[in-house]
Amino acid sequence: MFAASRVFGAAQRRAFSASARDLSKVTVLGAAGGIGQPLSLLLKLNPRVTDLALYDIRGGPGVAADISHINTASKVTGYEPTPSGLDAALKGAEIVLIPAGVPRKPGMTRDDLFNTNASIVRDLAKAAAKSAPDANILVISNPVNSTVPIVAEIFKAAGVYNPKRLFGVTTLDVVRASRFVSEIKKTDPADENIVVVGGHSGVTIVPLFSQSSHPDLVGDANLLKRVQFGGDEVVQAKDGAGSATLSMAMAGARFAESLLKAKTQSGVVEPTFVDSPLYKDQGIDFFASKVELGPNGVEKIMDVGKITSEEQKLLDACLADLKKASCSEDSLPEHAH
Ligand SMILES: NC(=O)c1ccc[n+]([C@@H]2O[C@H](COP(=O)([O-])OP(=O)(O)OC[C@H]3O[C@@H](n4cnc5c(N)ncnc54)[C@H](O)[C@@H]3O)[C@@H](O)[C@H]2O)c1
Ligand SMILES: O=C(O)C[C@H](O)C(=O)O
Repeated sequence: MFAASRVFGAAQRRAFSASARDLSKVTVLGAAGGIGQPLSLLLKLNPRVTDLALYDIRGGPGVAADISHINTASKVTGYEPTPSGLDAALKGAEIVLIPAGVPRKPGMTRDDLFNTNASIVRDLAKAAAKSAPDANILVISNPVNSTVPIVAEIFKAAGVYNPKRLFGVTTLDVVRASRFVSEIKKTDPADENIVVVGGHSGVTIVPLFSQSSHPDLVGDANLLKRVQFGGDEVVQAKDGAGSATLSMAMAGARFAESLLKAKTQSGVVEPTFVDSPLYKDQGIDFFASKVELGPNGVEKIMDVGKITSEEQKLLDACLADLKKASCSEDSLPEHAH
């Protein structure tokens, strides 16, 4: 029989069950979706998660009932799509993951999702600001480059904004770049951890191969295209059935695990899209770079580091695009506020 403990290892699971497990409530908003369901499954298998709250506008309780039968120690609760259900799902959450929203269809850009997803993220952010003001908010919903600033604005308006607790999940870009490199170099994917900076759309996705063990890959146009447009590759292949879900669920679960691990371990570093000082002088408030995580969320934001002239050109294009996005945020449609 498949034992869930074999996924995380019985020894690791026992280590958590033996020690006084501090409570780690993780909430998924959009838990019944293409990302939400596998993400919730992976969180259920994570021994650091003690309480898993699953909320969606349809199907939350069903997914929770299913996942609750998995033989790991965490408590799983599904919540009804009501204001009180949302409040209860959020109350006491240490981490709130937000994959709620619609995905792309072929021919669409992530920005084409803005009008629909901005409202969804705005309303969920309002609820989180009220019911989980101190939680780490992990935004998955696209367009991440714009939905993260919306969450910031909502938390600021509620007087509870903490920039150290707000993350745009760009981990899938790191996962993709690392796997693509291991395929080219025929290395163990576990040995590849490519740094990807910028944002999460097209030219804002900037992999830094010069900082990997394969600097010769700087200038590999096909590899760069696959990393910057990996999302489009999946949208095309799914042919109208949506966008990346399973690989995103893994990436989201990896980032949540890093945050939980960082509560007790130092040196946990992940590239992520945060409220960053790096390019504020250029009018760019949010940027993905390597961030050291800790018990307070963002402990240290690292700068881009030494890059080649070719990578600088990619970064310049990224910054120009992010600046355009931040200018358009200044004129956000009313409903996005
Ligand atoms: N950050 C990334 O790297 C990344 C990767 C893949 C997908 N995405 C984005 O994630 C989002 C979700 O993608 P998906 O494939 O899971 O879509 P999906 O349509 O399969 O699932 C979305 C879920 O959100 C739920 N939902 C909608 N409005 C809600 C609300 N107000 N409250 C709670 N739940 C609500 C829906 O009922 C659905 O279950 C999309 O915006 C997609 O573009 C981001
Ligand atoms: O490409 C998409 O629309 C989904 C996501 O942002 C991805 O990178 O897979």
